Amino acid sequence: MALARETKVAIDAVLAASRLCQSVFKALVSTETVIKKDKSPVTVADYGAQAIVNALLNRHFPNDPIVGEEDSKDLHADESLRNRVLNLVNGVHDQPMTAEEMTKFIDLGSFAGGPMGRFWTLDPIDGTKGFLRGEQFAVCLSLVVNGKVELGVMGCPNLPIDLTKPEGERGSLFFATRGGGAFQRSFTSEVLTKIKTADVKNTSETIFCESVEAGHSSQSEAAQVAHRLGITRPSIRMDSQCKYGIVSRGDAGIYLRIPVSETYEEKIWDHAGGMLIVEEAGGAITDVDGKPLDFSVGRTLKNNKGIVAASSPKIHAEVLDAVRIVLGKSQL
Ligand SMILES: Nc1ncnc2c1ncn2[C@@H]1O[C@H](COP(=O)(O)O)[C@@H](OP(=O)(O)O)[C@H]1O
Ligand SMILES: [Mg+2]
Ligand SMILES: [Mg+2]
Ligand SMILES: [Mg+2]
Repeated sequence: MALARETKVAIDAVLAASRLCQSVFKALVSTETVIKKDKSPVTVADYGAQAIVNALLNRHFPNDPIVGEEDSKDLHADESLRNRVLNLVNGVHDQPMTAEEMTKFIDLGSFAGGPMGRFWTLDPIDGTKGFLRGEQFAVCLSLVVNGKVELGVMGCPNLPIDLTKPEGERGSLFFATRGGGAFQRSFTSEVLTKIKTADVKNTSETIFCESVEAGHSSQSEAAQVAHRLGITRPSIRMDSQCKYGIVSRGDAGIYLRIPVSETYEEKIWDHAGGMLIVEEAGGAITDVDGKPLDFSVGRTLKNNKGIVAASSPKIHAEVLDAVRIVLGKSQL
């Protein structure tokens, strides 16, 4: 299998970080939340998860740069926060590290990205707001080679293995390699299930998903798109890249992310893994202009606006037409 060693290391890292997040949630109190400049809540779990994943990547692939969401700036100014994160990390990592080593591991994530060579991209907790609410979040790690996503791994600790059995086992891990298909496994068993998107014949029979956060994706425009497609069932509102997971395994047929802000640039770590998993499961994905997502231009998807993902190329084309009409980008 291509990228077999990378896949194993990435899965182990994502599982370790996911477990760290789960243990933090149990102990999480509101005082553990730091407000970053961009006002998104960052928790000790974000830092701890990035430290663990980067330490493991650095051990196995010391030459690979990393594009990670977090940096250690706030930790330098707050010794008590730093010590809480350090205790967490040393509680799960096999080799104890010092505070200095830990902040260095976190800051390995400062790579600028770009078109050449290979690098990892990490979102230690995607869906921070979902995490804080005790809902969905994901630990997302992908490998980008010469501007193309080649491996994506996504750990979704709170996502039921079977969405129709919300009280059943939780903890879904998804991964895909380019050309190698998409798979799901639980957190507790290594048994792999090959996944594929839903066989949607007509858009009206499917269900779409979108962010919980109205500030991240326009819910009113998504509702207009759904109406044009004849969709009557309410959307699944879910935080994080778990949305890509549920499209990949057929729980939903469409994922819409319609820009609210003209200036916001989507981050590569918010989409790299999810995109590859959806494509390898049989789906299709572009931005709202129908352009492929471009991971070769740095830490953001600055050449793209929003996201349209669907269960198949045919359904994707229909959804994209509806999106373009609703956004005034094409004539009726
Ligand atoms: N104005 C905006 N538009 C779109 N996405 C945004 C946004 N502000 C923040 N985000 C991103 O939305 C991600 C969560 O996705 P979703 O809305 O699908 O749950 C956040 O990831 P983090 O939680 O890792 O910071 C953040 O990067
Ligand atoms: Mg964030
Ligand atoms: Mg994110
Ligand atoms: Mg994040």
